[in-house]
Amino acid sequence: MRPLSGEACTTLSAPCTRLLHSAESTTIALLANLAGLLQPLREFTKTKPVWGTCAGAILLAEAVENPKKGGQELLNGMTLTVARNGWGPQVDSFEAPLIVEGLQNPHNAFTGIFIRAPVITVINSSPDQPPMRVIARLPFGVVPKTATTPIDNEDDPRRIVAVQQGNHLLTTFHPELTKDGRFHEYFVRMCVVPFLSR
Ligand SMILES: NC(=O)CC[C@H](N)C(=O)O
Repeated sequence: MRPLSGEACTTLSAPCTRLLHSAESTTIALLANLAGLLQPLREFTKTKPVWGTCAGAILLAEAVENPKKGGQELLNGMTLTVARNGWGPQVDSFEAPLIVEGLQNPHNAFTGIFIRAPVITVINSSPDQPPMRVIARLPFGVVPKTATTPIDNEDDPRRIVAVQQGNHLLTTFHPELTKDGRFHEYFVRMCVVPFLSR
């Protein structure tokens, strides 16, 4: 996997997979656009495995609430909507123990680090798209108080923090900031290997 910021050309044909890392989605989109990489990235995302974490999760969505003034570009890789900075500003960042379906040792909680994280507000399942597989939800006890309306419903999409759709993986938190490699292993096993074996 190579980070987008390391890309020096306008063709993305060489690597077979891509990690959209965290930072600031508006800046990543702006720089990708200036470098002529936005359209190649969209094409890449249409067929190849991509994992977006936090800001990368915003890029991977099809729609964003609370975008930058004037709007921001997305890659439209997964049929869901996210609210940017949906749990509040930097000072409301938090950690949460996550039980994640499909990880190795699933009963060992994965530490989710949420830094000015996006919140999933709508999951659009469509028969033309691969099914959405929800793999992690925030436990009720740690839903931040900054939620605009109370979250008391099991199925509230705002509790969803990790989801896979076909060969795309989206995490609203930062697995890359921990020493726990289980999400990396999950991405390779569930998104990359099936793609390479087709
Ligand atoms: N930690 C992060 O990646 C923050 C994401 C940031 N809120 C954005 O809009 O992109």
